[in-house]
Amino acid sequence: MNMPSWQRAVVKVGSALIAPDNTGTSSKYLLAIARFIIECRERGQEVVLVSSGSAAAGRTHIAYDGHPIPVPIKKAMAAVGQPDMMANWSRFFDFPCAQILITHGDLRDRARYVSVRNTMHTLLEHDVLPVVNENDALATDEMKVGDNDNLAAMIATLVDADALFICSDIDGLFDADPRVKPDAKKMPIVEEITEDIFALAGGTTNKIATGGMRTKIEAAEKATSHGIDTYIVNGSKGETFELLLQGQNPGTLFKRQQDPMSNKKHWLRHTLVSQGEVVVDSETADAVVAGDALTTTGIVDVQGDFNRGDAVVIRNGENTEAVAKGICQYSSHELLHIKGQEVSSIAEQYGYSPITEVIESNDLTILEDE
Ligand SMILES: Nc1ncnc2c1ncn2[C@@H]1O[C@H](COP(=O)(O)OP(=O)(O)O)[C@@H](O)[C@H]1O
Ligand SMILES: N[C@@H](CCC(=O)OP(=O)(O)O)C(=O)O
Repeated sequence: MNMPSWQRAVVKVGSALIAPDNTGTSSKYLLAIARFIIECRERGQEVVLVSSGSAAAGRTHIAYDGHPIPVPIKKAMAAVGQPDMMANWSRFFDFPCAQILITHGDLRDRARYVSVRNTMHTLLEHDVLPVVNENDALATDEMKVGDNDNLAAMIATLVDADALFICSDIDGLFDADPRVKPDAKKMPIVEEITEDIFALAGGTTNKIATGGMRTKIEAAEKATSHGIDTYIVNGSKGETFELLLQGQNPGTLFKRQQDPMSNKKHWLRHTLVSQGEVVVDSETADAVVAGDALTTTGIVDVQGDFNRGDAVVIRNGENTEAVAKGICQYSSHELLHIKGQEVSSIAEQYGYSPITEVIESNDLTILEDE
């Protein structure tokens, strides 16, 4: 089957391909992937690499045989293995590679997100290959993405890619985990990502990998909703990249949605983590869904403890549906005082004119199918 053409792609490479024998980094599979990247660049296409493997590479320096690996040990492995992983890639290329280490904390803060975005665009303009990984050595549970499949989808959105290639050690998405059910069948195309598709995914059997198939489907959901065709391909087979270069689909293609979200709406929906809830009446919920900003009058309750500038979910108090998510201009404490009131009465009571909009329409994304 011929695949859609693309101009800018993110290529994600999992730990199993970087350190296949559990003895540090290896060129075994990377050579074919590196050739693919070089050939794409020669054709004028742009590539960003999201590479796992720092912890897998670090295992040769920090010995630990138990499972699961304790978090401080895994972080130390990642810190010592990251330069090995970078060196293992850069030896294949005549052009420079840039290391970008990032956490979810960098992506959910709009100013830092825009800053990383500008850096990535500048690197691409200068023909540098960005090599991205999560900053595992310092990421805490609260600030990490947690797996590089989702990270790759966030990066694909950030750089406005039109394709995402997730290179793993399996031929694509099967109707069951083929390592558990050997007669499982590969699905060449997924038109729409539904709960049934998620139900096919199992975890990973690789001790140093993170996500398994579920995080790859989550990544595909994020990317396709931004208009990015997403592939899961087997990076351990040289023919995979020959087929990709011939414009054929060697794995599973998750087709991009036809009406993609804008970059900011996508960021609001898929990157920002909600810190609380603003409960509104039905009329206000309908108005927000129709595109209005959220004002104080329709707010009936405030839940959670959030600051100005945090993301919150707007919930319809009558049918309990989450209708939208957005950036709140008030803290939860302030909102508890002014909820349900007209702006003019707030001005009278408190002696100042408050910001009229609690959440601006430009800072809102609708959650119609959640
Ligand atoms: N439905 C499925 N189809 C294909 N692979 C699956 C499925 N469910 C679980 N898996 C497992 O997911 C693994 C790939 O995920 P993972 O080990 O995290 O790889 P990576 O290191 O490339 O991210 C496969 O080796 C396979 O055992
Ligand atoms: N950031 C981690 C990899 C996390 C991850 O998602 O791993 P994998 O499932 O192999 O893609 C590392 O470099 O070790």
